[in-house]
Amino acid sequence: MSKTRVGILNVTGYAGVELARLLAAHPDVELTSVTGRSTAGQPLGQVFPHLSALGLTVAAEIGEVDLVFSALPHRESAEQILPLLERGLKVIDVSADFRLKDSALYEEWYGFRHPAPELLPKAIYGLPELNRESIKTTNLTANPGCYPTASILALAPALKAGLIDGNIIIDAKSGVSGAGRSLSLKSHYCEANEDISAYALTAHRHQPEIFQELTALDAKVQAVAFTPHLIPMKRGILATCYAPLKTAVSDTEIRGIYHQFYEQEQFVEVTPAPPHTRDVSGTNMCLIHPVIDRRSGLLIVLSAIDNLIKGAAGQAIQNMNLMLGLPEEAALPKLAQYP
Ligand SMILES: NC(=O)C1=CN([C@@H]2O[C@H](COP(=O)(O)OP(=O)(O)OC[C@H]3O[C@@H](n4cnc5c(N)ncnc54)[C@H](OP(=O)(O)O)[C@@H]3O)[C@@H](O)[C@H]2O)C=CC1
Ligand SMILES: CC(=O)N[C@@H](CCC(=O)OP(=O)(O)O)C(=O)O
Repeated sequence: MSKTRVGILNVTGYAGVELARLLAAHPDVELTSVTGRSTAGQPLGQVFPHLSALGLTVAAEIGEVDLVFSALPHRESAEQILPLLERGLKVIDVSADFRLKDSALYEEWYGFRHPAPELLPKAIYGLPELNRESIKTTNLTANPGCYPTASILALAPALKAGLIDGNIIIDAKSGVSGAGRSLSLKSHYCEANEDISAYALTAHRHQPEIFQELTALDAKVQAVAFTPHLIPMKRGILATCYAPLKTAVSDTEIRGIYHQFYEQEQFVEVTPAPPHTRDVSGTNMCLIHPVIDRRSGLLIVLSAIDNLIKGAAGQAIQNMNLMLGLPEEAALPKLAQYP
């Protein structure tokens, strides 16, 4: 049987190059076309020597494929995806362009009018643990943001169980690859190394995305305060989420609720000890550790992912596997290297 042909728009970013690496080991699909802007025309192996065995050349436009991943920056992504959807291709957008359901909210946070607002309610938010059945039948999956993936998975079991009453606080830290591969002062070695800083205070575009998905789990969610931090490591996100409890719950009860919620999941593990980002590095896992702080009455949940895998390329492949009816775990690493 011939393999499904897949392509990557913008293979030269961090999400794109990780997609290519993981897809190269996929038993049921073949990566046949990759695009790039400044590298168009060059052998892929010249841009990324570790991918030379794929024998691909970076093209300016995507070739004949059945499914496309877009790892373009937002705005550019929607513009390049629309004609591909019209051609009948299945699309997984790793950018933020199809995540928000409300076009006015999109315009407010992304600063321009969405080119296809009618598609926003139809695109499926690609968090398999919550939307698996809808992902299986869609042609357009909006791959979640990295911080939202860690945060939503951390809070979903408690919200679904109706345990939370009050404002939620998410304090999250990301490695520098989250800022992308394009050069910027923020990710300059001398600026980022030996430093930790909060950014986009009260104004990060993942806040409305997280709020949208948390209210879908529990319509009574009040407000979400989200503060991201940049820390000097290459990859990984640790989200520490604080939520006030409606009524007292014990540590044993909360662990039971979380274990039950995720017991069928291959890529979410409720851990007996607080997870480190190194425990998920290079894997598609999300490790979650809930505890009750009896003094404050807060539920505290730690959640660790690799921003480039479960937060981007790996989750996109998990979504592809569902959209193509393939084993959900195909080509997705579960165990991190240690140390
Ligand atoms: N990094 C992460 O952890 C995550 C990223 N995402 C999303 O995935 C997408 C890709 O992110 P990431 O891999 O970090 O991106 P990068 O910043 O690493 O991408 C850099 C590459 O993008 C190309 N590029 C930049 N602007 C354009 C443009 N307007 N048109 C075409 N190519 C362009 C550059 O090409 P050139 O060489 O020509 O300059 C460069 O090769 C983004 O939408 C991002 O928001 C989602 C979740 C996590
Ligand atoms: C450390 C860092 O800068 N992280 C990025 C993560 C954004 C991202 O990649 O997600 P989107 O797909 O939603 O753009 C940021 O805060 O903008």
